[in-house]
Amino acid sequence: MQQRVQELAMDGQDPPVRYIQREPDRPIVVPSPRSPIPTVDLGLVFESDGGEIGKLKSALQSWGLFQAIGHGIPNSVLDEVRNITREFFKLPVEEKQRYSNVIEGGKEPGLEGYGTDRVASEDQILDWSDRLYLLVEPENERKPIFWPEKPSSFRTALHEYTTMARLLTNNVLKAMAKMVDLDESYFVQKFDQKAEVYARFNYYPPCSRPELVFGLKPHNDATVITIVVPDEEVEGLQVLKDGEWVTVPTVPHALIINMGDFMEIMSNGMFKSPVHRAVTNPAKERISVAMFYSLEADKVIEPAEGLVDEKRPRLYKKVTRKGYHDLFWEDFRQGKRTIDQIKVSNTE
Ligand SMILES: O=C(O)CCC(=O)C(=O)O
Ligand SMILES: [Fe+2]
Repeated sequence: MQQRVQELAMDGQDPPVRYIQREPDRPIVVPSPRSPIPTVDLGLVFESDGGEIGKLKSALQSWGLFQAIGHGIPNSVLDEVRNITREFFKLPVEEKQRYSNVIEGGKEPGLEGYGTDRVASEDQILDWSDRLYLLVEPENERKPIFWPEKPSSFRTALHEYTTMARLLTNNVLKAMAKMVDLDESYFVQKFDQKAEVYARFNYYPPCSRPELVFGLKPHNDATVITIVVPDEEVEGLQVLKDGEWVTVPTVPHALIINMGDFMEIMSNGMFKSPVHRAVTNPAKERISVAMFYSLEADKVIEPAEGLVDEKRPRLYKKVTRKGYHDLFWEDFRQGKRTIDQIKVSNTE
């Protein structure tokens, strides 16, 4: 079994060689200045406040990521999500292993369950984090064997948060469709009965040499939209903006919302899917919970007709969700951006 990073971190030794990034790729750990990452009050957006809608639009066009306040999910619910995450990772390793992503008899880890970075090749550099990955929608496809029974509130807390996060997502997607003059339900209707939503609980132990490793290597999300419950205290998420890595600051009660590649394609490049990564620190552990809103496997993803015209030609080819995922995992290992592969070239 691949050793859990949590166990490696316990003895405080330098990270093993498999975790150490090549020199040009290493995270430069200079504390970023407080960045101007936009904070948007979604309560105002949902009340059709023109100024706040403008702010959201510009955030999505330039960053593809924003801090959401006024989102309507009570802080007690977010605290409970953070609490079950911490309690789960605090359990003895044998208890966590009951939910391992390697099923008895199998060799390769599956997608769902408790595990580490997916090891795809001998020379892959590994991320300094452990995860628990669970399908939360469609509800009838949840696999209870992977859902922790400890802490005892885990399942109800995740279910409650899933329900609230879905409402929020639909409201955000409706506001986004309206702001670019599409039918309000344009994005929401892409999610049908079989659309897949995954929750990923990320655990980043402290690392004695944070300048050598990534908690999570640079990537884009293969989603429509992603909602992250961040650690309320410890920073670590960074987003690439105009060639610079900007640290996402902690904002009380905020959720971090970022666009995924499917949204960039559907919006014909209007809304950006940002490259982002997580870094670690020597003193404190960090957690986050990402909710990934993906689509049904056979769903066709393509630019909305209403967003293609002479001034704004079609930027991306048609692709199925499954076709995109097949490319995505291969590219993720190689550090390439999948979305570049489906760009319409000038000669087409
Ligand atoms: O840890 C974070 O803040 C972000 C995690 C993330 O980007 C992901 O799970 O895809
Ligand atoms: Fe991500």
